[in-house]
Amino acid sequence: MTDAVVVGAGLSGLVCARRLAGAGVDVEVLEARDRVGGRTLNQAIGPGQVTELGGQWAGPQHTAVRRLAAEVGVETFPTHIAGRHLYHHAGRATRYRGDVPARMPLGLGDFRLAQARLERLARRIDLDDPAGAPWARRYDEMTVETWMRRHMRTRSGRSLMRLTIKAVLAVEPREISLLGWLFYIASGGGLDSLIRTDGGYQQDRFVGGSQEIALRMAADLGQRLRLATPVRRIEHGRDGVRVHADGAVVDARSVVVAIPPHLHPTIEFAPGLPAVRNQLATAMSAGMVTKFVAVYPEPFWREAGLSGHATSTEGPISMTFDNSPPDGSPGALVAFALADGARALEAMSPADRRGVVLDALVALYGDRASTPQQLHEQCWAREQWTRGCYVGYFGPGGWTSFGSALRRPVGRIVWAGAETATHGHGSMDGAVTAGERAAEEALAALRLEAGVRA
Ligand SMILES: Cc1cc2nc3c(=O)[nH]c(=O)nc-3n(C[C@H](O)[C@H](O)[C@H](O)COP(=O)(O)OP(=O)(O)OC[C@H]3O[C@@H](n4cnc5c(N)ncnc54)[C@H](O)[C@@H]3O)c2cc1C
Repeated sequence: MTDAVVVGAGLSGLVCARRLAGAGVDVEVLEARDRVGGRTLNQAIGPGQVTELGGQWAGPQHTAVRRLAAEVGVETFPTHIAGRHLYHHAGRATRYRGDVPARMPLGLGDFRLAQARLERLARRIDLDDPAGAPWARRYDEMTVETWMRRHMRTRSGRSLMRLTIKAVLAVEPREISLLGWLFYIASGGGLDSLIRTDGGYQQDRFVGGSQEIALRMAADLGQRLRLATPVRRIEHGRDGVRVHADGAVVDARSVVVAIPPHLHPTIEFAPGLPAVRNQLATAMSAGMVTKFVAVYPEPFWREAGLSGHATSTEGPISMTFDNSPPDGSPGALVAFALADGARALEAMSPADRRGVVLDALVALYGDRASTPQQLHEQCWAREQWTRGCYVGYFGPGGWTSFGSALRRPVGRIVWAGAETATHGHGSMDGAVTAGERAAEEALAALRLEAGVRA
């Protein structure tokens, strides 16, 4: 019998396994895919050059993932953001500097007032127990859309807030409760921190791509990691756990489940999980993102004084960034289709989808954008072992009904994953801290048991 099994080799599961192995615990990691990294995924775009199709940015506040990257020898570099940004709204693309477009004073004022109000409310959130306050239920019953209609006066201000929520969470404001949005704002250290590049979430990228961090942890784990081994059933009881996966059955003292909660129903638990835990998994949904990366011989937009960052209220592409490697060669633009935008694209044929994405890039960056050397596409909701991104979230009522069960272990089962993080919830940093917390919980239980046996 081994000490611990970790289900899932995303950042969270790998960090957990690394921590357990470092503490001298026998650990095995079972991963469904034939690769590690989960929601981080590198894409080669030239000899020795990569860009990312999944999670990629880290801000200065993301100290855990930065520390981990340094430990495994992965460096950071600043996101290219020099130049003017573009805001595409009402049929026009206008240039701006700063975090949000200033070309619509009324709308911007409305947005800033709403932001101040949201941040004031978010400061009241207890990150360990967002649903615990007596007022939480009132905010959990209301969608962000309803709140915006009540508290924001201008259409352009609401449009900007809608875009912000989509950019940050890949959901429409009608899909998430006000409490959920406040929790996310609090967990991210404020709205500015979530949307900014300099000093915010988008400040830096990882040299060699963010997946490199997972690849290096996996190399260290060696034989303790098995790929292409999806876990199907977990039997758990007083004496231990038996984890059934394709091609493997592992007996262990404890199991850490490091997959997103909305995937928990894909595993059969015997005996079944407590009712609230079961319902939590079905109450949690995931956002919808399709990421496109267009690759050009050079980042031609920089010559025109553009940063490559654009936000748009028009069409299915909501945002772009310069996603070139550190030396700017080749040039890469990443374009995000988010929530309804991503769903609209999914209804099209691959050729039509490509046409729509290139038209959107041409509307922002001109004719040179029409002929990329490569165009990569990654729809995370189509992925069997992810089924939605960036992160799992509760719809209205979810936090107050199920939030308290999110991290609570069930017997020998411990829960990890970015969705269980308090700070940096849903980010790579959150995945790392959640993996560390889960490892501490598993270790404490193992030590207690060893003490009892001794
Ligand atoms: C497009 C996109 C952009 C993002 N941008 C950013 C960003 O810029 N910055 C940032 O910080 N975060 C970003 N994120 C979020 C970040 O990538 C994730 O929060 C983080 O990587 C999640 O790690 P995790 O280990 O918790 O989960 P995952 O990475 O989802 O890992 C779970 C693992 O479990 C495996 N698995 C699933 N089911 C089973 C099973 N039954 N048996 C065995 N294995 C199983 C999966 O294959 C996967 O490898 C982004 C995500 C996406 C998709």
